[in-house]
Amino acid sequence: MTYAIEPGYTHGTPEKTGILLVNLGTPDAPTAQAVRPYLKQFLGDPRVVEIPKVLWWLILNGIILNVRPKKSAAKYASVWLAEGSPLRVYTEKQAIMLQGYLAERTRAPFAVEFAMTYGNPSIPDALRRLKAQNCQRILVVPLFPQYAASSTAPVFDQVFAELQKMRNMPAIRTVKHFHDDAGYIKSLAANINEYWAKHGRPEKLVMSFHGVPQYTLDKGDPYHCECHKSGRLLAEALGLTREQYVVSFQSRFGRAEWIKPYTTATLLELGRQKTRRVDIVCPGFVGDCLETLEEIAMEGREDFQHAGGGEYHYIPCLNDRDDWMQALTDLVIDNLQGWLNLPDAADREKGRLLALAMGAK
Ligand SMILES: C=CC1=C(C)c2cc3[nH]c(cc4nc(cc5[nH]c(cc1n2)c(C)c5CCC(=O)O)C(CCC(=O)O)=C4C)c(C)c3C=C
Ligand SMILES: [Fe+2]
Ligand SMILES: [Fe+2]
Repeated sequence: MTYAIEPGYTHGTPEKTGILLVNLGTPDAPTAQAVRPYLKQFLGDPRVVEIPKVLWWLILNGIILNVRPKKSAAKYASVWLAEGSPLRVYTEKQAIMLQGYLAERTRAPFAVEFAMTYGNPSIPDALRRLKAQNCQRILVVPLFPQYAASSTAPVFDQVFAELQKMRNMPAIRTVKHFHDDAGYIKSLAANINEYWAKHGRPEKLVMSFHGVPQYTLDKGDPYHCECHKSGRLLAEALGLTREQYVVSFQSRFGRAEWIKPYTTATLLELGRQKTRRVDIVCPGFVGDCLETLEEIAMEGREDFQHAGGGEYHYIPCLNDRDDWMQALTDLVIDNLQGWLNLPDAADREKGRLLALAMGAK
């Protein structure tokens, strides 16, 4: 084993703290040729599909990678933005904004990079860029509020695998999850309340989270539990009764049983019950992507209305909302305590109250 040659260094180069924001991944273009290698990398990760290697290799290479890229590409094409894939566009915006908010709120030198677990920009490339900026301390923030062995863990797997190749390893901290973070819940609630102030309220709010196979829950993945906790906290923040909302799980892949209730089945049932209006929100995604813009905003509407439902409103994800970006900045600052002398949440609140008492706005 030879270890990577370190980027050039001169004594006195100031150190920066690196922040690595990571989302799931997306193809480079909405074409079958671009979707295929992305799906191959994604679905070839044993964290994502846990069936015996040889059997899965045959199914993936023999069937899935011959059929799915074309179908998925057509779906991607229906949501593609002028600047690229929505997931990449929003993640990049979040990284740029976080860099600005950190500069505004602290005097410490930061470098923020974003990466995708699958596809581009890759985690190894983003780590190289942070090292090139002399980041000796790196905070890794997977943009998944709820921890899952199939979304969060692969981020850490890749970061640690990259570290194993390094001669001069940076110190690493990780944010495991933020499913019950007060700022995250508050910005979700504000997003929904603002939507309702403009468009009125639904008979039922559907909170749709990405699904995972049932066997992962049986084997101890905390994901299902964390989704329900986020759902409950969000409902409390919105002042909803148990009858006014439902938590469901979308994006089932393959034939195995996934955690229930499925979003599709929930929307069909609400349609059959002639629900006058359903609003649907995806709190497990902090940026809009294929799974929200196509599967939920488009396919979900068809399912609900064909089954007899009335109005259907998709409420967008947090994307580049100011309150969410402030919440993410808080989360980062809180996770840097001890590395940097930054005011913690209690100090910040004291400072805010003091400023208020002194008549500041
Ligand atoms: C929010 C966290 C996510 C979990 C948990 C997750 C698990 C998971 N996903 C698949 C299969 C697919 N997911 C796909 C897209 C996709 N998944 C997430 C997030 C989670 N997935 C996001 C943000 C996206 C959108 C990507 C984008 O480019 O916008 C896809 C690809 C699209 C398609 O072909 O339908 C697949 C496939 C599994 C099997 C799984 C858990 C085992
Ligand atoms: Fe997924
Ligand atoms: Fe999907």
